[in-house]
Amino acid sequence: MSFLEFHSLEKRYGPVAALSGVDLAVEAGSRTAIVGPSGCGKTTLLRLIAGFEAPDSGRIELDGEVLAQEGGSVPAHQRSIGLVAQDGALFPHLTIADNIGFGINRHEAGRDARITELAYIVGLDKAILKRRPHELSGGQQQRVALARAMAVKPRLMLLDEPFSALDTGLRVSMRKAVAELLEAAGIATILVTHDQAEALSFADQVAVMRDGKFSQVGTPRELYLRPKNRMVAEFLGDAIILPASLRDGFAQCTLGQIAVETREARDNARIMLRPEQLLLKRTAREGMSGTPDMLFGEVVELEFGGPTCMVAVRLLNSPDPPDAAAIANTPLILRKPGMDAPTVGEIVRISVSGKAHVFA
Ligand SMILES: Nc1ncnc2c1ncn2[C@@H]1O[C@H](COP(=O)(O)OP(=O)(O)OP(=O)(O)O)[C@@H](O)[C@H]1O
Repeated sequence: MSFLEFHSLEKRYGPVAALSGVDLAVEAGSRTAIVGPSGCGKTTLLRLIAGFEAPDSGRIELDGEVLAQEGGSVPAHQRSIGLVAQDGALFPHLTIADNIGFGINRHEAGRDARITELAYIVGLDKAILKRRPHELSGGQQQRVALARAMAVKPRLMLLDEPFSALDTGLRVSMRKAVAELLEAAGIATILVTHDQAEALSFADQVAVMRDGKFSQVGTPRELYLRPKNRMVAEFLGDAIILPASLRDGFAQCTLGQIAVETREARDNARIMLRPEQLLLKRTAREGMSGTPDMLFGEVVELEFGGPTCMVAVRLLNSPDPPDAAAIANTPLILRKPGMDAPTVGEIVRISVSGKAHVFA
């Protein structure tokens, strides 16, 4: 039995099925990210785990204790679950010290020392404990919210897009700091986010949600490299999806023969490559003649983005001519390091590294 389990959770709001049959297992001390488009049910799921709402049907168990099932539910304040919301949701009229200590009994011995310790743990200077939330930066407010959630010694931490209001640099460093902090404290965590890169880098387990259900649950690597379907593939990053026929461990497609993990034989298959698997080598136009088994393209668009550029490449030849016309009209979209990105009009030789993933 896992630390946290949901079984067939369902929740409706009038005609809207916010959750329609959700199952998940979360191991003790692990980090799970739930990712999915707006309105797919992520926040609803967190609210059910926290105990702010009850499921219509299904069961939630934490550490062997049933928190919710038909006919009864443990109240939120008795669950020992911490929640950090998107905007931090601090109490504006309370000092930072009282925000952090909100869940600690006023008369408890050592309360002040515990507040100072929590501030230290989340990397806040104790000089700010006397201030009020509006006197803090967004990043500091999020740290206060985290310290407040940790004050109740939670068994489980729920993070609802807690980094989304922060700018990119701070977001990455906060995410790393929070992951390390919760790991050191051995607290299992569920992070809800829109951001696929955040989900992949934060979690040991990622669940992709759509229309109130999980489309796929697995390790970040599994989901990124072996997505179950196109939706999961495209939600987690850029994907090049091509028709192919499979034989003897290879896929024959517009890009030539590409190794795949399966030895099954099948026509009308679909394969997926991540754009970073396509390697580009600049070449002269004359270099294309007399090399029919090599693949060439022309750079038709370049979007400079600093460290990484978007490069659109139109195929100029293909070992699989029937598809070539179609793909020539839809350039391959790749991301390449900005420093040596080719320019528009340049000819490149394209090769593929690694294996393609085959959709079932
Ligand atoms: N209290 C409510 N009353 C009515 N409908 C609701 C309520 N809460 C959520 N919903 C609906 O349930 C569905 C799931 O909402 P939820 O907030 O869980 O999505 P989400 O994935 O968290 O979205 P976002 O990423 O935009 O926050 C949506 O269609 C939403 O409109």
